[in-house]
Amino acid sequence: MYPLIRNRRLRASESIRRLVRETTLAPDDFLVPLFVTEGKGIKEEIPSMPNYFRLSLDHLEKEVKELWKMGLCSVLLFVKVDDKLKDNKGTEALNPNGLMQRAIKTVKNACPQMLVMTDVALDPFSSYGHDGIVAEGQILNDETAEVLAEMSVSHAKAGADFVAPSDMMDGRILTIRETLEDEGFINTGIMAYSAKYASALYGPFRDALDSAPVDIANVPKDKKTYQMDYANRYEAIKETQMDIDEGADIVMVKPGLCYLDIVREIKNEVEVPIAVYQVSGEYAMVKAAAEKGWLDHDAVMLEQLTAIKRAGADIIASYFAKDFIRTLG
Ligand SMILES: NCc1[nH]cc(CCC(=O)O)c1CC(=O)O
Ligand SMILES: [Mg+2]
Repeated sequence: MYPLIRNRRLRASESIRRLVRETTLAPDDFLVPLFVTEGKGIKEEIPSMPNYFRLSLDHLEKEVKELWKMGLCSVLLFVKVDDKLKDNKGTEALNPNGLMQRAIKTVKNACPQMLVMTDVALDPFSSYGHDGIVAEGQILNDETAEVLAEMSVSHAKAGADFVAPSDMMDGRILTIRETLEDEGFINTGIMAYSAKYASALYGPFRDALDSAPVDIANVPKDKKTYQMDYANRYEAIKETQMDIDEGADIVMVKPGLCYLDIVREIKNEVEVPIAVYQVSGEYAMVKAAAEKGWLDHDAVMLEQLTAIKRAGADIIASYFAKDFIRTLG
C-alpha cells in the first residue's frame, strides 16, 4: 500500500481536517443542568463546581434568557430544598407551589420555547438523602415509583416538557408513563436515566443540592442497591431496553467519560435518542486541573465532549455548555 496510501494527507492542514472530520459539536447537542434555590437575588457559586451556581428564580429567569440567546435550547432543572421541608416520602416534591413547580413556570414565562426537563427523584427532598423511601435499611421500590409518578404529573401540570427520572427504581418508567397518560399528559416525554452507575463522580452535585445520603443507623450509606455496579456491562443494555419497552422516549447513560464503552454498545442496540450526562465530578476534575495550570481547559473540554458524541451521544447534559459556546467565538 505505502507509499500510494499516506494517511497523513488527510491531516495536512486545518482545512482538510475540517473537511473530513466525522464528529462535530453544536449548541443543539447540549442539555444544560441548572440548580435552583429559594430566595431573591441569589447566585451562589458551588465550591466544588467552579463558575457554576445555585440560582434564585430571578437569576434563573436571566440565565435562561442568556442561554437562549447563546443558542442553547434545553435545560434540566434541579432544586435545592430547605432541610425543614425534607422528609422520608418526598412530600414537598408534590407541592403545586414548590420550588420546582415555580422554577418550571419561571423558565416557561421567560422563554416559552426553551425545552424544560425536570429531575424526578426523591433525594433533594429526602431527609435521608436517598432517591427513594427508606424503610428498615432498604430503599422501597414500588412505593417510591408511585411517588415519582405523582411528582411527574405535578411537573407536567406546571409546564414541564419532559420528566427525567434519575432514581433507578425498577418499573418506574411504566408507572410514570401510565400515570401521565391517565392524567391526560400524553405529550409529556420521559428521559429515563437508564444506565446510571453508582459513581463517586457525583460528589460535587451532592454538595450543590446538599443531598448526600446521611450517616445515621439503618440508612444505607450509598446508593449501590439501586444504581448500577460500575463493573457491569450487559446489565446496562437490559436496563435500557426495559426502559424503552416501558415507554422512555430518550434514554441516558451516566456518568460520561468512564462509560463511553456502554454508550457505544447501547447506541448499536437501540433506536431512541441517547443522552449522556457528563457529571459534576467530571466537570470538577477539569476545572481543578486547569486552575492549577496542569491542563489546557478548553482543549481538554473539547476533547472530552467530542469523545462523548463520537461514542454515540445524541444529547450531552453538561455543565460545560456555556464554556463550549464561548469557544465558538
Ligand atoms: N437523583 C440524584 C442525581 N441526579 C443527578 C445526579 C448527579 C449529577 C452530577 O453529578 O452531575 C444525582 C446524584 C446521585 O445519584 O446521587
Ligand atoms: Mg431500570
